[in-house]
Amino acid sequence: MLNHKNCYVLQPSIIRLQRHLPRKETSPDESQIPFKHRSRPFTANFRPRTAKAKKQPEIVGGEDLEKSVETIIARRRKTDSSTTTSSSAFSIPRPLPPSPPARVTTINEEGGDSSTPPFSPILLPPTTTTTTNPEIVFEAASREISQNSGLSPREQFEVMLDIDTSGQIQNPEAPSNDTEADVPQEEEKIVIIPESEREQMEVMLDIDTNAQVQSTENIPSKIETKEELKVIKDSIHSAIKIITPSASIEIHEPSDESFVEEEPTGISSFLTVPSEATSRRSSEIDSEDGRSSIQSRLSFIVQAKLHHYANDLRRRTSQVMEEVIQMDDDALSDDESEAAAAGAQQDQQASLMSLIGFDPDADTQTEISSRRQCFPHHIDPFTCLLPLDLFYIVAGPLAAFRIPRLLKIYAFWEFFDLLDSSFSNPYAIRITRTFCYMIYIIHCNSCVYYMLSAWQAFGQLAYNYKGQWYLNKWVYNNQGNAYIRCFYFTAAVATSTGNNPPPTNVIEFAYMTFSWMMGVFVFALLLGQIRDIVYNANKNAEEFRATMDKALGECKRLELPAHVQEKVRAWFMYTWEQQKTLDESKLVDKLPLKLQTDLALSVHYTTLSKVQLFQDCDRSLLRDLVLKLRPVIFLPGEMVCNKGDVGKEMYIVNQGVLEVVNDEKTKVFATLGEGVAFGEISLLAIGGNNRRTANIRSKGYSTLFVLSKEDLNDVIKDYPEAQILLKKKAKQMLKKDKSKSSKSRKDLRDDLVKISSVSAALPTPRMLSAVAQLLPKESDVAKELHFMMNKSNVKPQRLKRWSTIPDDVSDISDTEFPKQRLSGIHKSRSFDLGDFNNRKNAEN
Ligand SMILES: Nc1ncnc2c1ncn2[C@@H]1O[C@@H]2COP(=O)(O)O[C@H]2[C@H]1O
Repeated sequence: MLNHKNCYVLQPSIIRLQRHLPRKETSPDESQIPFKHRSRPFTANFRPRTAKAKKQPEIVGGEDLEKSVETIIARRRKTDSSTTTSSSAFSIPRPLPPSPPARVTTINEEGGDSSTPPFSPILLPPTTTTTTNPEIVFEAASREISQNSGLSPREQFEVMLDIDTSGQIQNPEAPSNDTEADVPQEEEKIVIIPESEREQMEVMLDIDTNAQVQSTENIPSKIETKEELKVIKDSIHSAIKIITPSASIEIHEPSDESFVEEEPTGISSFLTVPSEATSRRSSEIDSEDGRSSIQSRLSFIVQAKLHHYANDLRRRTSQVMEEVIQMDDDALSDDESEAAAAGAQQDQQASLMSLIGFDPDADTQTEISSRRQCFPHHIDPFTCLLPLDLFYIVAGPLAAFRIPRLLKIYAFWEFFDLLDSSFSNPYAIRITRTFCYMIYIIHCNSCVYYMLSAWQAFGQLAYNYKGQWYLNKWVYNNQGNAYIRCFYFTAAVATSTGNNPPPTNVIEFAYMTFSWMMGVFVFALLLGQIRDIVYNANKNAEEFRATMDKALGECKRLELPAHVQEKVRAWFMYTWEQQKTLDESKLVDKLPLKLQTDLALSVHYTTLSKVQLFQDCDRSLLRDLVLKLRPVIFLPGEMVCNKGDVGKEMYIVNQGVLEVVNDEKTKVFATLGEGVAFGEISLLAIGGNNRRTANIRSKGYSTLFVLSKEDLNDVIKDYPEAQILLKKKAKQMLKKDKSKSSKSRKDLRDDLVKISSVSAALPTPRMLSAVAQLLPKESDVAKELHFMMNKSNVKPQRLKRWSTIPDDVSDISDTEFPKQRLSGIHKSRSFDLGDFNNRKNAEN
């Protein structure tokens, strides 16, 4: 912060010298004059130490100065020996034994001129003196300078005094002295320094305190934040520490309230100099208490300096703040450019997320955007409603006071935009808006007509035409409702309907011409717009009807069966009902791909999210897939796929119900509802088979999404995990189906066993029972018959006729079934007869 380039050093010798110099009597008036404006007999042109080596222009002769130096040394010796303080105008002062040598360093502000005081005087901490007797040092130094330095006598003199007299001599106010006799005078001039201690201090610090004080009065600084105050305060404290511990500066911290006050707090309001310091004048400077006087002067100077310092700090702080803000803006713009790249994605994500219900802020965002739509964001709506009407009281009713209401035109447009996007049929809204334009134009024109009529006199103006006097019928005759009459007149003129009264003068002719032109161009445009809107409203329906008629006409021409023609008609009707267009994809193919995806996702996501096959798949896979889906409509009873066909597509049920039926289409094995995917088994060739494994039929009208094999492969090739997952799921489904079907086979086998099981309790043939009854009971045959008949009444015994069929039979359609059955029956019968013979033999 500090510029050390212009570092001026004032050696302690000069300070000590000044202390012992006689003071010049200063007139009281002069002490009031700002120092820089006073005649300054001594301007200590302190130069950097490096400048000492530089050869200065010799103005005083070398030998003269040599003598002067010798004189000074001699006088000094003399003074020392007599141990008295010299009272002459010029004397070498004794160094102050007790006071530690101090070094005054003045740092100039960069670019500062002579009128501008140096930036900040900083007294460096006292340095320790290594030599105990300064006189010896002084003499040794003098000798050394005169013998070995090689400097001219004048320069030697300057070095001893540690000043640069060249500036002094160049001073136009100081008379130049070139002669030997003048040397002492010159010396005297050199040592004539400002009389007051204040001025001495000023010289020492190379500043002008009066100027400083004046400059501090002009400090326009404001402390606006507490942080700013803290920075300044800390800087001041550190500066005070550097300058002098004894400088009494009070820093009053403003209360917190001062920051909220409207009156800005200036630096000077909290940085105050003790009152005694400020009140003291030059008369007090000569007080005996020199130390305290110097301190107070120092405080004064320091205060002034600190004001300057604080001001500068503030300036720099605000600069830094501006830079930071600029940097923030830059960073923001960078971020914006980065965000722009991801913008589409962001927007898309937002909309996508909101559509699929993952974005909790979606509702809020929609609300905000709709609010923005309601109110024009660039015009404060309250500006339009400024109560300028109150000026009517003063100036009477003037239309000009209502002009701000025109600003509400944005609200009009945005209102209609909102309606346009809200209504399913926006055509009516658009027509209304166009109609509003027309009415507004007529309204404005009727106002002009009224003004012209009022200006010419309402229907009272008579005019002479070809020597005859007529009453002006063009102007409004001031009868009836003025607004309605004028509006009617204007509307009639603009649309050229009605019998318009002829204009009678130039103004009226101009008005009529303008109105007709407006009618021709503006109204023609507006009416044309309405025609377009109406045409577009029916355009889709007309196109659709034309296509359907064409298709049905072709069917008739080809003499297709009636039921086929009916199917075609039904398809057209259902498609129109569902989509209001023949080709949905046509509506969106002009949109960017991302937007298309968004749209498709928003429409189909509900269905897709239900598809079990895609349940655990990557979300981006769904995004890719969704664009490949094609909606297809199936009519009631229509077959979607047949068993054994080659599978080229898979389907997702969007709407409707489908059935898995047997080959005869008589039995329904399963029904498939919304969100069910099918046809993947053959598509993914699960089990190495690309044939359909079932017949699928549409129960009623149904809408399916079709995904071709190429599209699916195209998408999942980028998602190997999904590929594995899909196959796994399809296999699981197939396995489940197999297990289901094997269970049903087992049931079927049981049924068959049940059906084919032959009971031993065969019903006794009627003939046999009749014979048994006719035969005498005691006869053997009768007994045998009765035995047989009673046996049939016991619990039926199941024959193990199916024992030849293995339990794990997989094929129930056994062709040997009838043979086995017969042999089984035969076997069981033979068994029964054998048993009978054995028992008969035993009885015998
Ligand atoms: N019992 C069933 N329940 C549900 N879907 C089935 C059943 N059997 C077959 N499918 C599906 O019907 C589809 C017919 O074609 P795919 O063989 O390609 O894939 C088949 C399965 O997705």
